[in-house]
Amino acid sequence: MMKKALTIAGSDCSGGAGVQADLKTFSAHLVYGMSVITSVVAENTSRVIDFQNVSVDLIEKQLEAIFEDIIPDAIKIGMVESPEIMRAIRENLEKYQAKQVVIDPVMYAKNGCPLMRESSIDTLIKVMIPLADCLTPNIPEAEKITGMKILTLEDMENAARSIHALGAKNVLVKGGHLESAAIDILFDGVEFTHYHSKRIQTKNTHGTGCTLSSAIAANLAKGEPIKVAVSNAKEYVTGAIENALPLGNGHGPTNHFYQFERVVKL
Ligand SMILES: Nc1ncnc2c1ncn2[C@@H]1O[C@H](COP(=O)(O)OP(=O)(O)O)[C@@H](O)[C@H]1O
Ligand SMILES: Cc1ncc(COP(=O)(O)O)c(N)n1
Repeated sequence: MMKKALTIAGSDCSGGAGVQADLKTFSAHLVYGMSVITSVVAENTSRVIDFQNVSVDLIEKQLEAIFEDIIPDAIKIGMVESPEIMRAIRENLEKYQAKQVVIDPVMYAKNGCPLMRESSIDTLIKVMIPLADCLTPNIPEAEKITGMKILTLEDMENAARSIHALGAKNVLVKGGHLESAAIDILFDGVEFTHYHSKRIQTKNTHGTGCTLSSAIAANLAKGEPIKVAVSNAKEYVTGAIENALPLGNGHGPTNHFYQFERVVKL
C-alpha cells in the first residue's frame, strides 16, 4: 500500500519551494502527497512580492478534511508565519495524534525576505519545537533559536544539542550556509551523525531546505529510521541541487525528476 505524507506549508506560486516543492518531492519518492496551505506567497526565483496568511479557521478545516479521511504516515511543516497559526497547528496535531512530524523552521526566503514575523520566534520555540520528531534549521535559523553564533562544525553540534534540549527529538543543523563542504549534523539526544556532501557551485538553490525536509518526511512515512531517512534525504537533495533547473532570473529550483529524464522524453 502506498504511504501518505502531508505538508503544512506556504504556497510558492513559482513552484520551486514551499508546498509545491514538497509535493514534487513526495511524488518522486512514490509517496501520496497532501497539503494544508498556511499562507499564499507571491514569489519567484528572485523575490517575494507579498503574502497573505490563510485564516486559522480555514487551516483547521483543511486539517479536519485530511484527518477525518486519509491519515498521513508522516508530516512536514514549513512556513508558518504567525503565532496564532503555530498554536492552531500544535493543538490540532495533538488532537489528531499526528505521527512523524518533521519541522523546517522557515524564517527567510533565499533572497532574505522574511517568511516568519520576528515576534513568532518565542512561539516557535515553546509551541512548535516540542512537536518535532525532527527539526531542520539552517545555520541562520539555528542562530536565531539558540542566540549562538555558528561558525564551525563544533558550533553546529552545540546548537543541535541546545535545540534538542528545547524538546525536538532529533535536530538536523544544515550546513548549506557554510563556506566549505555542505555538511549537515544530526543530534538524536545521544550522538551526532555527520552527513557530508561536496559543495555544488550553483546559484540554483531555491527550495533546497523544503526538498530536504520533505524527503526526510517521505522516508519516515516509508518506515525508515531517522538516521537512514536523513541519509537518503541528503542524497536526494544533493542530486536535486546537482541537476537544479536554470529557470528564472534568480535562484533556480531543485530538480525532482532528473532520474526520470533518462527514460522519459521531455
Ligand atoms: N551548494 C550546495 N551544495 C551542496 N549541498 C547544498 C548546497 N546548498 C545547500 N545544500 C544542502 O541542501 C540542504 C538544505 O540546506 P540549506 O540550504 O542550508 O537550507 P535552507 O534552504 O533552509 O537554507 C542541506 O542538506 C545542505 O547541506
Ligand atoms: C512558501 C515558501 N516556503 C519556504 C521557502 C524557503 O525555501 P528554501 O529555504 O527551501 O529555499 C520559500 N521560499 N517559500
